[in-house]
Amino acid sequence: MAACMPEAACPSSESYPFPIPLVLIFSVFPWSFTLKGSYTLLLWFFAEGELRLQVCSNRTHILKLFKFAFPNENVRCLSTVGHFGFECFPYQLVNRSLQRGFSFNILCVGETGIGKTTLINTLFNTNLKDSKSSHFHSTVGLKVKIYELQESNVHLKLTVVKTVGFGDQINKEASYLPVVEYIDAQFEAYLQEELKIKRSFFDYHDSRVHVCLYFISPTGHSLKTLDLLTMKSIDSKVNIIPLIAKADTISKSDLQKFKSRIMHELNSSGVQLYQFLEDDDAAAQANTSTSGLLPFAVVGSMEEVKVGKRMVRGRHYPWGVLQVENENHCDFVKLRDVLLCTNMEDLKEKTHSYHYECYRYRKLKTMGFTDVGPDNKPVSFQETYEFKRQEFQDQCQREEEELKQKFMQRVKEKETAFKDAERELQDKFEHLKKVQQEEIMKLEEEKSKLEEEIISFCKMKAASEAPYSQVTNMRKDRDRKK
Ligand SMILES: Nc1nc2c(ncn2[C@@H]2O[C@H](COP(=O)(O)OP(=O)(O)OP(=O)(O)O)[C@@H](O)[C@H]2O)c(=O)[nH]1
Repeated sequence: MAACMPEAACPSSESYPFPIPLVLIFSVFPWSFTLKGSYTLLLWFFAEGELRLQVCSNRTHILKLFKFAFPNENVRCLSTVGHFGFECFPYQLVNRSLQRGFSFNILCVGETGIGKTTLINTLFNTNLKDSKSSHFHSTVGLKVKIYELQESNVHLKLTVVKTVGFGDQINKEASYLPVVEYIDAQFEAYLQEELKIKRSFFDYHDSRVHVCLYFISPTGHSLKTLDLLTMKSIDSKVNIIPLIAKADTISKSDLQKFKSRIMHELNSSGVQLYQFLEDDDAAAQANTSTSGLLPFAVVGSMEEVKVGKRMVRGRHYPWGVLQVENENHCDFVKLRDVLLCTNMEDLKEKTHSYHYECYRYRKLKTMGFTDVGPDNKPVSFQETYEFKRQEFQDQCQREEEELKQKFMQRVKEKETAFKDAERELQDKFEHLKKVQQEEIMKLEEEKSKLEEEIISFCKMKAASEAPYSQVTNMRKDRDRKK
């Protein structure tokens, strides 16, 4: 490859300083189809007593050299672009990316009905089917939809996450929490995959949020507390691009004031927004004209409206047509350019190398992992693991001991309680037994008293019945004699 010569340096057949019969070996490589129809001719020849190599990649020159071999050749001559050597690397990347396809994850945060779905549809020029949300959710939720899109031969796996019921509750204090939790959960899933022994990143669906489009209500006043709170809580976790939704509802002068008020509030609250690329020339040029536009005033619409002889995407009003793709009407085109044309890869890169790194750092630190020990010497992962394992085992042992002691203590307490209860029961039993015996004795006494009374009663009865029976007997005798 080092012998390759740029096309301009390839000599014509007339200027070759050697006679053709001196050619010893020649090779013609038909790699041509990938190299825009060019051939490469390697000529090995003797000149001035040494073997030399001459490379010619210009097809016209080759054909001139071998006129005798191709007398009637009437071919279209194309000059080569000349992608040889390691300058071909970017093409490999392009081909691989085209084969694999792209993925992009967008989080849309904004109130119900603020125009999230319409804007995403307009951005990707596709009607991404989605149902409308209700205003009566008791808590904030998130709706995740994955779409497979294709434009020319570029495939895109688009994940759109939208808030549901955001700002609809009376108490909005915790409304931002589900958003924070969702972003963290995606980082956590990626970290878990990274920590696995058998990782499968090839077909892993990386759901980490690459950009958060924050939809601000077009009030014309200022930011709401919920907006500031939410942006402040997620600005270290995701790239935030603020948008003024439904910007067609604000007049041009009000819009400018509204924009500067929002930026002032965000700056004074220390909210970190996504910083557009500045080190790539083309992107930097696109981005410089963009930074002054923040927050982008956007309008979404999937409606085709006739303007003159053209059909344009816009919103039809009694006073005229608002053209979504007209930069004098709104910042939609700017947003689309920075989001999809210039900064998409950077958004993904920042997500991975900054936001995810921060999450990973924080997480591993809370788990006790560190790069350097207290003596400022590097600590290996293995050492930390061993240390943590030992610490964990010690803790387990300590807890086991504590549990055992607690158990013994409770057993003792229960035993004493049972013994006390038993004693109490025994005392009660003895007392009841005594009471019962006394009762029995009392009853026995009463019984004997009653028996005595019965006996005396019977005696009295017999005594009282004796004269009456004598009279009755005498009467019976008299009756018999008669
Ligand atoms: N004036 C104006 N109306 C818009 C704009 N974008 C969307 N709308 C309208 O606002 C309404 C709600 O739009 P959606 O895109 O469904 O809003 P959303 O935020 O996705 O709603 P949910 O998902 O239900 O929370 C629809 O009637 C849209 O036509 C805009 O830029 N300007």
